[in-house]
Amino acid sequence: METAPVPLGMPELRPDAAGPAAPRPGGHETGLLDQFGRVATDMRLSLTDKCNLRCQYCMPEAGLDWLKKDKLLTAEEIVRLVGLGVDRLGVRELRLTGGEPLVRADLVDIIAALRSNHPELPISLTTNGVGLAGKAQALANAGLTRLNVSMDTLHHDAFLQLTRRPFLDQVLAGIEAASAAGLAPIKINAVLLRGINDGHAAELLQWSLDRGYELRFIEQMPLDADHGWTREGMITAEEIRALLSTNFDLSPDPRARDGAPAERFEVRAAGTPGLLGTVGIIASVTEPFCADCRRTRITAEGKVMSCLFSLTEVDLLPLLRTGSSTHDDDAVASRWQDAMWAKPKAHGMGRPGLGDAGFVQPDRSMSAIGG
Ligand SMILES: Nc1nc2c(ncn2[C@@H]2O[C@H](COP(=O)(O)OP(=O)(O)OP(=O)(O)O)[C@@H](O)[C@H]2O)c(=O)[nH]1
Ligand SMILES: C[S@@+](CC[C@H](N)C(=O)[O-])C[C@H]1O[C@@H](n2cnc3c(N)ncnc32)[C@H](O)[C@@H]1O
Ligand code: SF4
Ligand code: SF4
Repeated sequence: METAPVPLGMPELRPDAAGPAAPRPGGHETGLLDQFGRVATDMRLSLTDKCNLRCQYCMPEAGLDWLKKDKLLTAEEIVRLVGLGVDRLGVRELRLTGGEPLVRADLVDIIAALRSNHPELPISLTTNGVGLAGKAQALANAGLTRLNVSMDTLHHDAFLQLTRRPFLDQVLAGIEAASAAGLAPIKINAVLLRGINDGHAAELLQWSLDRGYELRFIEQMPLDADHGWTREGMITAEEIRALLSTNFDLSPDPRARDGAPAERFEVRAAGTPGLLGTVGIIASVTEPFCADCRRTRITAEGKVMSCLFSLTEVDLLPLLRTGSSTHDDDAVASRWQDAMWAKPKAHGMGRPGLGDAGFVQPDRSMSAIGG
C-alpha cells in the first residue's frame, strides 16, 4: 500500500513505523497531522456508549457496563471540543455516533448549539434508527445535515437474530420520517453475516434503490465485544459483489472517492443499460483504505482514538475539566494533536492486516469506540 505523501517541510518518517518516529512538528497550524503525512479533517464524536440494540457483530447479548454519567462528555464539553477542532485544528466535517446517539436526551440541543456556532459545518449522524421516527424533524430543525441508518435486513426474523431486539418496524418508520423531514442523502449501512442475512443483499439493494437511499455494505471487522470475528467467517467485498451480480450489474462510479471508506458502484438491472442508482462497499478488511484516512475519533468519555484499532487512547477529559481559559484550550488542542501525530499507519499497527498474525483486537467494541 502507498503511504500518503509527506508535506514539504516535514521530517522524513519511517514508512513502516507503528509508533512516532520523530517529534511532532509545528504548532496549531499543522492541525491533526500524523507521522505519515495524513491530516485528519473528519471528526467522529461518540455521544454515548449505550445502545438499545445488541448487534451480534458489535455488542454482547448482556450489554456492557455503561459509563457513569459523570464520565461522559457534557453538552458544553462537546461544543467546546468541536469548536477547538473546527476553529484551530482544521476539522471540516463532524459525525455524531455512538453507541446509539439517539438515546442521548440532549442530542437535539447539542446539534442546535453546534449549528449555531458553526453555520457551515457538515454535521451528520450515524444511528440504528430506533426512535428516529419521533425525532427526525427536530433533528432537521436543529441543523443536522444528513444521516446514515444501520439496517441489515428487511426480514423481521433475521433482524431479531442479528440485533437481538424486535425493532425493525421502528427502524423503517425512522427512515421514512428522516426522508419526510428532508434529511438527504440518506445512507443505509448493512453488515452481512453468513447464513443470517447474506441472502438478503440484493433485496435490500432493490428496496434502497426504489426509495432513493444509498445503501452501503460493510465488511465485518474484528470489533465485536464477544471477539467472535474470524477472517474465514466474514463476508468479503468480493463475495458481496458476487451476491449482487445475480440481479444487478455493478460498474465503478466515476466520481472521485475523496478519502471515503465506501467504494461506490453504479447499479443497473442485470443486462440492461438504465442507471438505477449507486451502492457502496466498505471493504475495511480486504481492500483497506488507511493510506487516505482523514479521521480523528473522540470517545464518549473524551478519549482520542487516532484509529479505530488504536491500542493507545489519549484522555482529554482531565484537561477539559481543569479550566476553560485560552491557556487550557491550548493544552487540550496540543494533546489532541500529539495523539493524532502517533496515529498508526493502518489497522492500529505498522501495516494493514486485520486478523493477521501480529494484529491485536482492541478491548473496546465498536459501540464503545464510536463507529
Ligand atoms: N476501517 C475503517 N472503517 C470505518 C471507519 N469509519 C467508518 N468505517 C466503517 O464505515 C461504516 C460506515 O460509517 P458511517 O458512520 O456510516 O459513515 P461513513 O461511511 O464513514 O461516511 P459517509 O459516507 O460520509 O456518510 C462504519 O460502520 C464502519 O464499519 C474508519 O475510520 N476505518
Ligand atoms: C457502532 S455503530 C454506532 C451508531 C449506531 N448505533 C448504528 O448502529 O448506526 C456505527 C456503525 O458501525 C457498524 N459496525 C458495528 N460493529 C461493526 C463491525 N464489527 N464491523 C463493521 N461494522 C460494524 C454498524 O453497522 C454501524 O453502521
Ligand atoms: S452497531 Fe450500533 S446499533 Fe448495533 S449494537 Fe453497535 S452501537 Fe448498537
Ligand atoms: S483502520 Fe484506522 S487508519 Fe485505517 S481507515 Fe480506519 S481509522 Fe483510518
